[in-house]
Amino acid sequence: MPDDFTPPDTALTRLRESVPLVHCITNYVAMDLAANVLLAAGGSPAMVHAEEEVADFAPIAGALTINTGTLSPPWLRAMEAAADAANGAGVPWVLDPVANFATPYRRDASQRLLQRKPAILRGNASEILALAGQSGAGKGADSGDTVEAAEDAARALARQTGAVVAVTGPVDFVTDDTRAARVAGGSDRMPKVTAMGCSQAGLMGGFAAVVPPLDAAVAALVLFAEAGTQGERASQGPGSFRVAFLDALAGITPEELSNAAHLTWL
Ligand SMILES: Nc1ncnc2c1ncn2[C@@H]1O[C@H](COP(=O)(O)OP(=O)(O)OP(=O)(O)O)[C@@H](O)[C@H]1O
Ligand SMILES: Cc1ncsc1CCO
Ligand SMILES: [Mg+2]
Repeated sequence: MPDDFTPPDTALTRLRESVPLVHCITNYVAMDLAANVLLAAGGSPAMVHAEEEVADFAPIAGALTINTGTLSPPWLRAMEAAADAANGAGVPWVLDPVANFATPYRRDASQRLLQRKPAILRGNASEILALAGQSGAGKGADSGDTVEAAEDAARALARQTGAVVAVTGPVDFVTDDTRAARVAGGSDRMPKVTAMGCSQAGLMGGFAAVVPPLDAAVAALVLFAEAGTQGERASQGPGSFRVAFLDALAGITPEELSNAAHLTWL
């Protein structure tokens, strides 16, 4: 573990003590789950995307999260304005470039946002490969590539942009270029529930409001791994898993996180 790293159990305690306001610009599919994930874990979400108000809202939040899932020109203008306002106010922000490999419009939009220097970049393997300029086998919002195949791309993106880069999948990979870790656990029901990744980006925002970016990304990955593991035990399929996952997020104690063996430093 790096010397100055805030472990996930401490990060969770801080999240629940401060209940940070998280400004979320996310897609129509994810809004409900992303808000409920933040509430269950210990944050205060606000879904605010009008271009007329985002620049006033981002500076009063503890963090901003931007997800391009249901992108259109007014949304993209709002995302750019919000990121600029967050940067101006020293508010950390998270980028989730959904399906950026699918169309030139999404590819260009994701690059424009990435140039605005997010503190954390989170995506599935196909999205991270595409951001690094490589072609993969993604299908719409779903990844078609392994996490291992995107690790070099993640390291290169971290080096080039200064962002902490998280690649999610059965075993997640996260790096700030100098440090790297893997997070195992969770459930194979997670990719069967839409917007789990989008919601995780929201949660990374919650943690980024209370701990540094690498520590925040790791805490969100570890909390998802543990809640997924517990949620699988208490569910019968994707529908009951979604409910059990939220219950687990709310019920997990810092002690349970410190005892869970999901995190391996490389
Ligand atoms: N097969 C799996 N086993 C365990 N955990 C998984 C599996 N697939 C995904 N996850 C977990 O699900 C969460 C979301 O990751 P995923 O890669 O599915 O995001 P995504 O493709 O961006 O999702 P979406 O776009 O639907 O929001 C992460 O915490 C990841 O670890
Ligand atoms: C299914 C879907 N389509 C656009 S965004 C989204 C949510 C998962 O990324
Ligand atoms: Mg996604």
